[in-house]
This record gives sequence, C-alpha cells and structure tokens, in this order.
Amino acid sequence: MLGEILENVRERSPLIQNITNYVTANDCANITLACGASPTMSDGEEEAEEMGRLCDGLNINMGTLHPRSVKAMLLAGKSAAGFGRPIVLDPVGAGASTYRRETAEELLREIPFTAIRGNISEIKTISGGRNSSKGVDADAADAVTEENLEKTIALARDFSGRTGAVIAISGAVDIVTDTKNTYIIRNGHPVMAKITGCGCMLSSLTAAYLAANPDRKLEAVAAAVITMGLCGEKAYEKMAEENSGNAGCRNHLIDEVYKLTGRELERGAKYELR
Ligand SMILES: Nc1ncnc2c1ncn2[C@@H]1O[C@H](COP(=O)(O)OP(=O)(O)OP(=O)(O)O)[C@@H](O)[C@H]1O
Ligand SMILES: Cc1ncsc1CCO
Ligand SMILES: [Mg+2]
Repeated sequence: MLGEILENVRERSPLIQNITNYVTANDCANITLACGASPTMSDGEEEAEEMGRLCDGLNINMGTLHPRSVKAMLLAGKSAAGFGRPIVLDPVGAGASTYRRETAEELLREIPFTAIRGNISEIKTISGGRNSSKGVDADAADAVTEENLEKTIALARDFSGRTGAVIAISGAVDIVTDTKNTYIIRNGHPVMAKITGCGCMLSSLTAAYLAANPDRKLEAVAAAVITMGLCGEKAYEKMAEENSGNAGCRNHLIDEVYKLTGRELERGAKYELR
C-alpha cells in the first residue's frame, strides 16, 4: 500500500512547482526527479498564476522570504487551489521573525493547504501563535520525546482540524496526522539534522507523492516521510563506509531515493498507525 504510493509517483510523473528558498532549491529539484516526479522552481510573480494551473502539485517554502516571493506564493497558491491541486506549506523558521510569522498567518488564511510539513518548533509556532525558534532548525527544548508524544499528537490533530491539512512534524520521531489517524514514524538518522535541506527536500517529496495520490492524502504524506527517513538511514551507511561528511551523505540521500523501490519502502518502514 505504501509502496504503491511511490510506484504511482513513478508512473504518473507529476509536475511539481516549488516556490522555495535559494539555499536548498537545487536539492529539492533533484530529489523531485529522484522520486520520479518533475520539478519546476520558478518563483516569479509574473508567471505564478499560470504555473499554478500547469502544475500537478505546489510546494511553498518560506526559507528565504521576500515580498516578491510572497506575492508569487499567494498567486500560485490561489491558482493551484482553483484547479484542485495539492498544496504543501513548509513554514521554515516561522518563529524566527515577525515577518515570517505574519507571512505564515497570511498564507494559512489565503490558501487551503493539503499538507503542512515543518519541524516541531515551526509547527508549534504556526499552530499556537508562539513566537520563538532557533533560526530554521528545531529548538532542542521543543524535541518530541516519548514523554510528550501524546501531547504533540493532540496538538497536530487539533491543527489539522483547524486547517483541513494533513500535518507532518519531522524530527527524531515523525508524526503525520489528520484529525483521526496518526502515523508515528521512527525511520531516519540524526545525521539528517546536519544536512541543510532534509526538511525542504521532504516537503518537495510530499507534494510529489500527494499529486500522484490525490485520494490517499494521509498515506501519501506518510509514505513521503518514510521515504526520506529510510533513505537517510541508507545514506548514513554509505557515508560511514566512505568515511565522508555531510555533503557526501546529502548526495547518497538523493541517490537512495532514486533507487528506492515500493517493495523496499514497505520492508524498511518503521511506523505505528493509530
Ligand atoms: N535526530 C533525528 N533522527 C532521525 N531522523 C531525523 C532526525 N532529525 C531529523 N531527522 C529526519 O530529517 C528529515 C528532516 O527533518 P527536520 O526536522 O530536520 O527538518 P527541518 O528542520 O525542516 O530541516 P531543514 O529546514 O534543514 O530542511 C526528516 O525526514 C526527519 O525524520
Ligand atoms: C539554512 C536556511 N536558511 C534559510 S532556508 C535554509 C534551508 C533550511 O531550511
Ligand atoms: Mg525546514
């Protein structure tokens, strides 16, 4: 079932529009290709509306915000929504500045997101109006632990109810939930927090998986999160064999997504569904 979701991406090869940051844009484009989809990274407001129509899915990432990109996000988001395309929000560093927090609020007001994917600090900020963060990375004090797992699931389910979106919280433990069902995912490796853009790449994957599986939203987001975690584990093994660093690991990560089969995804998945 989860494997079928990846196979559908390869079969249907959806076009994914990414309005994203300049730090990790190239990695997002390559991981989109690696999973079998096709990326476009254009962020000009002049073509945003047309791109929103042309694409099969849209990923909006707040990593390096400025007024022109925000205009493009709003235009593309409204256009994509009008054509029923799935739209993902990655609220990068939402708590780091007033501009980011207010932009996240505006995007949430104006665009009906299909999924919202962020680290725990970002999701806490945009779900509760809290105003703190450690830049674009999760604050260690927010980490999801076995002790606060239930509370975190409740927060994510409540946020899903208020937005209508599937909520994905990434970290050592990943939570993917709608209002009723929750995947608790334990794939991944700590080295992933040392590669900038693992979260950004995951959001691009999420848009691709959703676009190819529009009727299985929760499963599609969970399959994307498991793909990223599992390929992170495989990439770490290669990194350790080679004694390379985080840049080598980043390349292996993209390669592992390229090579992953549906069957391997199912075999390697470590999750509990509640
Ligand atoms: N300590 C960890 N153990 C296992 N997997 C992890 C760990 N930290 C992050 N990951 C994995 O890394 C990926 C990205 O999650 P993370 O929460 O670091 O995103 P992020 O903060 O948005 O990243 P970025 O903004 O750099 O793109 C997810 O697949 C997650 O499961
Ligand atoms: C480091 C960084 N700064 C803005 S976006 C980005 C990539 C990770 O989110
Ligand atoms: Mg991020």
